[in-house]
Amino acid sequence: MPEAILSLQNAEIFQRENLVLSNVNLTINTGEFVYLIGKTGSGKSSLMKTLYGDLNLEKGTGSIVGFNLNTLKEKEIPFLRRKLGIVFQDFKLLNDRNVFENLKFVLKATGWKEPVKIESKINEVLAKVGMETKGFKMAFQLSGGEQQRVAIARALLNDPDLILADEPTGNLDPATSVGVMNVLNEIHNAGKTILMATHDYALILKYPHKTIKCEGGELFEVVQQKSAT
Ligand SMILES: Nc1ncnc2c1ncn2[C@@H]1O[C@H](COP(=O)(O)OP(=O)(O)OP(=O)(O)O)[C@@H](O)[C@H]1O
Repeated sequence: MPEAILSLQNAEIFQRENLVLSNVNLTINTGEFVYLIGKTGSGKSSLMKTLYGDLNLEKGTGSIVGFNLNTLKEKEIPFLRRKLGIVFQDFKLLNDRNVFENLKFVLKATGWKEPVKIESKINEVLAKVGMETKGFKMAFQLSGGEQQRVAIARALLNDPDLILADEPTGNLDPATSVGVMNVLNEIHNAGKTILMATHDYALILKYPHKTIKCEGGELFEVVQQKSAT
């Protein structure tokens, strides 16, 4: 029996008083890789924000990584986010420090204390994204693709149950996007569940996964056409 890691039922997604998506029914099971596609302004980021507690779920029911989105309290949000790995389009690294210090900052903020364990965890996640030799580089010295790899490494630090990636290749050229996508696929193949918002159809064709579309204020599952043999 597949286990739901994320479930929204009859949900409505709002930005302030504006209804962005209605009748949202979405279930993601442990181990799935799911794309969320749709035009600019169709509501992908608003849905993501609702999932990581940046927007309240005001209508319908929702749960994610064991948290009830209907009853989520402000003080629970940091704990929810520790079980989620969040990756943004614009990387959001701290430019005043190097890669290692960027990752150490997150571990310290989430309660890690022992220097040996901190160092070994940072080396482990950097190796997963192919950045093990770049720990000493300042964030601003990295290319966009390298910054996104570090941002993915950062998302893996607390061994999250689910990765939410909002347009992770949106600022990257096509070749670099493929590199970042390879990293996400490897992480998925190693067992992680991933929900990725994108409007990069070339990537979806190259790496087919279950695809949900935001359109006209609702969500639809896109039925994949199997190529004729
Ligand atoms: N902070 C905000 N306050 C009010 N309305 C907002 C806010 N952010 C987004 N919206 C509106 O909500 C709707 C959905 O926007 P959203 O950012 O979720 O779309 P998107 O599909 O992620 O677009 P993009 O691909 O450009 O990121 C749009 O009409 C947008 O104008």
